[in-house]
Amino acid sequence: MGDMPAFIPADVVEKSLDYPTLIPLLERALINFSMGSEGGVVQPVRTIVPVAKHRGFLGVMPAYSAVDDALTTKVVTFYENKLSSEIPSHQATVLLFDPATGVLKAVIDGKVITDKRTAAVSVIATKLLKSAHAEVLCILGSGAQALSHYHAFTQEFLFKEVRIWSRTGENAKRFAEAVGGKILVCSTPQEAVTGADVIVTATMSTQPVLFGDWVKPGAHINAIGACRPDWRELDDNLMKNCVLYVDSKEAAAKESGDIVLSQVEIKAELGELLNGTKTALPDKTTVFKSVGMAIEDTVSAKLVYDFWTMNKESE
Ligand SMILES: NC(=O)c1ccc[n+]([C@@H]2O[C@H](COP(=O)([O-])OP(=O)(O)OC[C@H]3O[C@@H](n4cnc5c(N)ncnc54)[C@H](O)[C@@H]3O)[C@@H](O)[C@H]2O)c1
Ligand SMILES: O=C(O)[C@@H]1CCCCN1
Repeated sequence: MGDMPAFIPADVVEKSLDYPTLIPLLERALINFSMGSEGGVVQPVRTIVPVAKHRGFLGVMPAYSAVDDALTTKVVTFYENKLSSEIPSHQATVLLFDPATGVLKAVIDGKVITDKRTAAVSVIATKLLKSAHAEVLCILGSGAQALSHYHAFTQEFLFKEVRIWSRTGENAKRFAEAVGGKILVCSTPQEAVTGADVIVTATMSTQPVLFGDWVKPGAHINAIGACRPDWRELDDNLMKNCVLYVDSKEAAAKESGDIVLSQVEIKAELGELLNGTKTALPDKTTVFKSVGMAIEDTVSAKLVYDFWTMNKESE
């Protein structure tokens, strides 16, 4: 019998993932992914099992990166109706295997990985697609993704103003108090969005929360929610008047209601912008529609495992 797999909890994951390390790693993973078989990434579109009785979903997200020689699968659940405020709407575990033998090496908390790698990929998109003079950041939503995006964006960019709107005003106020930074709490999404240069939509909404009429021409939007083919965060007006970028064309065309229902053409994957085969158009109104990719979890989990291996004596 070999060694038991390591169990790596959320607090260790938190310590091992910082944005300056994560961002270049994810840029490389996005490039490798968009290079097809040449990039050495094997990543099928995830399997989603609806748990209709409880308005929940189970997702299974496997990937292998030949360049990193890393093999993982994330198992993620997400629930529309939270029965308890103590239980997050999204919960995840990443299993990391030894690619040479198939042995399970580690069971890693996947919640922090999901929160941080998603925000890091939005930073990558924003660096490529925001206008040169972007000053105002607006976040719609006040949950886990809103929080990781707030931290990543305020670390990686210098915005003059940060605004937040949340469906429940109290939650937006709590968010602002918790982060402690200078942040303007808005009472309507339109107020929050008007004049914003960079917008993050990070809600569990199934109907549009962001309307093209409100959006400043040339703004960049990171659309993080609406990961089911019949869910929306952005209206048709916005979708039809933007230049649209995604993480994975194949997954976005299957999973994103904003794309499936508006039938808007995808301009490019982030990996194609990063490797120079397609051009970013930062002067246009741009949307990065993020659905989330397993390979992002793979490279993040490897970083966590390497950190854990180096520090395990002191943990
Ligand atoms: N693209 C990715 O890689 C990726 C990764 C993880 C999560 N997500 C998605 O991001 C979104 C946010 O996830 P989270 O972990 O922050 O969830 P969360 O439950 O922590 O937060 C959800 C937020 O959405 C708000 N909300 C819920 N219903 C709403 C509605 N009808 N209108 C407006 N706001 C509403 C809630 O008040 C809360 O502020 C979800 O759709 C999730 O599936 C995407
Ligand atoms: O990429 C992810 O991890 C998430 C899982 C839940 C649905 C949205 N995307």
